[in-house]
Amino acid sequence: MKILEASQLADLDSYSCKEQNISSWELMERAAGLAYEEIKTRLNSATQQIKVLAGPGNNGGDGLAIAYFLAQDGWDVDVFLVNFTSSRSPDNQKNLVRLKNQAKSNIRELTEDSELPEFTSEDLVIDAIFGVGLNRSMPEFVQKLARKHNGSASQCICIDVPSGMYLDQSPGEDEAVFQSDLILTFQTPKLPFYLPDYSGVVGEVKIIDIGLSQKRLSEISSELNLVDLSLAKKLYRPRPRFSHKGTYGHAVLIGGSELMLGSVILSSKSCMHSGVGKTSVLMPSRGHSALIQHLPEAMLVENASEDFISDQDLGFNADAIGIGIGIGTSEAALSALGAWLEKADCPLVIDADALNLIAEHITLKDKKRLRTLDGQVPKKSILTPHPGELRRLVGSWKDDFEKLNLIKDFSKQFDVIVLAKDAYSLCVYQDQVFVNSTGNSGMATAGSGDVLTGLLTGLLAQGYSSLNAAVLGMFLHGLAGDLAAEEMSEESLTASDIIRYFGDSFSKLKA
Ligand SMILES: NC(=O)C1=CN([C@@H]2O[C@H](COP(=O)(O)OP(=O)(O)OC[C@H]3O[C@@H](n4cnc5c(N)ncnc54)[C@H](O)[C@@H]3O)[C@@H](O)[C@H]2O)[C@H](O)CC1
Ligand SMILES: [K+]
Repeated sequence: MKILEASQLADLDSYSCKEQNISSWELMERAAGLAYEEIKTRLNSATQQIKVLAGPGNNGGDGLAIAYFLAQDGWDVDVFLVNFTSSRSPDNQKNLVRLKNQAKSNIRELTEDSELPEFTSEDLVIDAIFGVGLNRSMPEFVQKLARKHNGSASQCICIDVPSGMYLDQSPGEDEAVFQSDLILTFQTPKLPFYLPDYSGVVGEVKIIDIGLSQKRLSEISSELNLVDLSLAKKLYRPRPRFSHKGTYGHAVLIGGSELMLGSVILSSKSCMHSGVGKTSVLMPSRGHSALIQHLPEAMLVENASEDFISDQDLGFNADAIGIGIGIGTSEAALSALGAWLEKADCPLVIDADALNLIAEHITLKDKKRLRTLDGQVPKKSILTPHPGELRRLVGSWKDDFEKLNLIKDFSKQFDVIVLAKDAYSLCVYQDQVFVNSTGNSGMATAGSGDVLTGLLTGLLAQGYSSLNAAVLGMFLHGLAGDLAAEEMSEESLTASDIIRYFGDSFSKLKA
């Protein structure tokens, strides 16, 4: 699903009005009507107090229409006109006149000189002060209102976006944003819903299809996408009936060190469950018998060292290699990693300590091998850093938007795909950004990343392009975690459980 910027949304709005031969007011009426239908299902008792906060723009226009529908259906509504300017958008003005003529709700004006209303646990607040038009700090009294609301026990439904949220920047340290329980957003998801900087204000998100032009939507080029089931289905390649294990590639997992042998076993198991033809494992030899016990389907590559990975020749051509899981940061691991980066002639999935070693040696100019990623890591490899590893790779950022730009620059500089793991992971290739919609906090558990690496390596080996493997793998991994958590709760979820739900996860792609 495309994620659009404010200017693209405005273009889509006006195009849709022309295409459907409707006025902007009729579109607003449709959007507000659909939002009202959703709000109605959430109203819990006749005694609920509804407070609509309406700004003077089109977001406020939505709010005034919703207030009208609520009052029409007999709900008790207090409307606060948040008047930080004396002008009003024409559609807002039209809705205000209609609301006044209806004479069923209490309408009060709020300006910077007004006493601000109280909010109690009985209140349902509908926030329609600013939508996607916010382009500078909210006026001080509106911020005070937001802080007062956020400090109360009232419920809040935000229309389109929480007021105070920007689509293209994080809020300043002192800037208030309305905390939402529910966001009813129109037509397309908005990027900040998925970024940690806004995590404190984003509740449940419901995307309302308001019937904007599908033709225009498909024409608008968007480098930002939310990865949902329909996008994942497009990436998935069904298996041909006439096929054999050679059809699905040979993956190699290289990982483990003296005390971290389980990680590579987990990763290999995940790879084997990804649909791959064969999985070979290069790991410290003290782990060999454990691997065969846990995963008899895997094949072992001889390894000279008991405790560290080596650069032992494979003796066959690998279709994809996953490297780094549990290797540690010893000299032995560094030297083996350097050798693998140099000799691998297939794309790699690079994770964990391999990322730390790379990050460390990007800047150490005197070291020969890992001096820089450029020309060393095969192009189109997938790097899967968690936030700490990411910081080591790309440097620090002041907010999520700067982080995104740093990742894009890094991806362009080294021609690699960066899958930045987070609550909503971001998969970035050059200027293209894919935001994952699956996953849950139960997956913040040891081994979860190892499972992802195995899955991505398996998909790569099957012939998915690097970007498609990364995007599809990210989605499937999160979906398996969601399905597992549904059955067993987020708390008790382990990384092995995620693998057990790969099957159900793949089935969703075929449904
Ligand atoms: N996307 C859709 O399909 C539809 C969206 N609708 C709603 O319209 C708003 C966007 O409305 P817009 O009038 O463009 O912007 P806002 O209401 O968010 O803001 C009003 C106005 O205020 C000015 N402004 C911006 N920042 C500040 C500031 N800090 N202080 C003072 N003034 C400010 C700026 O000029 C804005 O234009 C969208 O979110 C939806 O809710 C339609 O109803 C239907 C279709
Ligand atoms: K709003």
